[in-house]
Amino acid sequence: MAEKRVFTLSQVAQHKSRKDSWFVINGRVLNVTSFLEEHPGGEEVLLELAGKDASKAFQDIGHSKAAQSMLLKYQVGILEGHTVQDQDADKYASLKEAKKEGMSAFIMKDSPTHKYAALIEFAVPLLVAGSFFAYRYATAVASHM
Ligand code: HEM
Repeated sequence: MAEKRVFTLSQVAQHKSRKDSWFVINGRVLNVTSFLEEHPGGEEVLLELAGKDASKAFQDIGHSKAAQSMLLKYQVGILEGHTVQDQDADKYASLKEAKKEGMSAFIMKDSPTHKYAALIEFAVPLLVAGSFFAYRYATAVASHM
């Protein structure tokens, strides 16, 4: 399993270019090369720390939970002397599962709640338009009397 590969800090330090950028964050070794351009905080800040332990910088920014789970996506191993909790990886996997399930639940067509909602969405504008024309008709008839 990729998560189990152990690297030393000097091995990580060899991957510090734009084309090959590794980081250590909280004992995890990450290959973030493909994410450099997408990083909302810009690639420059990352490149300055490439090949290094960026745990403190990562922490100091106050990255969101989403950013923290992204770390797992880019993990290629762990730093020598560190143990990282495997349940984090499980959590990430179950997060992905939950997302998938959530999505399929969302597109489920025969959910009674969704049918009801669709009916209201259809009926309400029809009712409003109907009332408008009924009113127009009634006032037109009244003015011809
Ligand atoms: C290497 C793994 C990293 C990942 C996966 C990552 C991911 C992200 C993500 C998803 C955001 C958007 C905001 C959020 O969700 O918190 C963000 C923002 C940011 N990150 Fe990172 N980041 C990493 C490392 C770093 C490092 C080492 C620094 C420190 C220099 C840094 C500096 C910033 C800054 C300055 C922002 C912008 C914050 C803002 O505009 O409010 N990031 N990062």
